[in-house]
Amino acid sequence: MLKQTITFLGAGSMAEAIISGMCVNKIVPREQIIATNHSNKERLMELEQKYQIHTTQNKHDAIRQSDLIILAMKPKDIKKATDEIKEMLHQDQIIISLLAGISTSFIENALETSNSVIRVMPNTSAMIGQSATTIAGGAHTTKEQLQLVEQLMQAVGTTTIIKEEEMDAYTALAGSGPAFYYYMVEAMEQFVVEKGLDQETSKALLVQTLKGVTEMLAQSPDSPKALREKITSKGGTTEAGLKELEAYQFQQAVISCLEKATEKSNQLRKTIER
Ligand SMILES: NC(=O)C1=CN([C@@H]2O[C@H](COP(=O)(O)OP(=O)(O)OC[C@H]3O[C@@H](n4cnc5c(N)ncnc54)[C@H](OP(=O)(O)O)[C@@H]3O)[C@@H](O)[C@H]2O)C=CC1
Ligand SMILES: O=C(O)[C@@H]1CCC=N1
Repeated sequence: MLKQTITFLGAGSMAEAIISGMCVNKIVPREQIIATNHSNKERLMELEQKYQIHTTQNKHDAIRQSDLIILAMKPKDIKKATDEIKEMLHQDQIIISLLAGISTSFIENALETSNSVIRVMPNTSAMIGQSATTIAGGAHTTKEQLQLVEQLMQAVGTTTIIKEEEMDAYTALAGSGPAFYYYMVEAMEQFVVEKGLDQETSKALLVQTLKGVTEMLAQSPDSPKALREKITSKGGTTEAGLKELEAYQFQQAVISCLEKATEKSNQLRKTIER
C-alpha cells in the first residue's frame, strides 16, 4: 500500500470512480483518502459512508496533511479552485489534474508553484479497475513522481505515459470513449425493446458479445478489419447490416465524433486559459 495521503478537490463521478478503485484494490489505506468539494455536504456524507474515507469542507485542513492533491472539478471551476488553494500548498506536494483540456503550465502558473503538476486522463471504468489512463508530466515533474502517479492510477486500470500535446486526442479516445460505446449499446437496447425481446436475456447476450469482442481485439493477431471480415458471409446477415451502417456513413460519424471531442478539449483550454 502507498503511504501517501491524497486529497480529492471535487467529489463528483470521476473522483468517486477513482476512490472506489483505490479502496477496492487497497492501494492506499481508506483513512488516507480525503474528499472535499464546492458545497454539496450530502455528497460528502454519501462518499464517507460508502467508502469509509475522510471528507471535509475545510480545504485548508485537507491540503495541509496531503502529499497528493487531485484536482477533480470541472474545467470551468479551475480558476476559482486554484485561487482558493494556492496559499495552502507546501513544497513536495504533487498536484494531479483530471481536467479535460487544461494544461499543466496553466495550473503551475495559476498556483504560482514550482511543485510538480501532472495531468491524468482516466475514464469512469476506474470504478471497476478497468480505466485506460493516460498521464503527462509538467515542467517540474520528475521520473520518480511520474512513477508514483502511475503506481497510484494502476489501482484503477492501465496507465500510459504520453506527451502532453497528445492529451486532447487521448481524452477523446479513452476519457470520453466509454460514452461513445455506451451510446451504441443504448441503440441496441432500443432495438431489444422494439422487438419485444426479453430484456434480461438480451442484456446478458449484449454484454457477453462485447466481452468477446474486447477479448478478441486484445488476443487475436488479426486487425479489426480482418476480424470483421471473418464474420461477414457473402450475401449474409452481417453484410446486410454493414451496408446499412455504410449508408449512414457510420465510420465517418465515429471519426468526426472523435475529432469534435478532441477539438473541444483544445477549445476548453483556449477559452479557460485566456
Ligand atoms: N466524468 C468522466 O468520465 C471524466 C471526467 N474527467 C474530468 O474530471 C473532472 C470532474 O468531472 P466529473 O467528476 O464528471 O464532474 P462532476 O460535476 O461530477 O463533479 C465536479 C466536482 O467538483 C466540485 N467542485 C466545483 N468547484 C470546486 C472547487 N472550487 N473546489 C473543490 N471542488 C469543487 C463539485 O462540488 P459541488 O458538487 O459541491 O459543486 C463536484 O464535487 C472534469 O474536469 C473532467 O474533465 C476526466 C476523465 C473522465
Ligand atoms: O466530458 C468531459 O468533458 C469529460 C472529460 C473526459 C470525459 N468526460
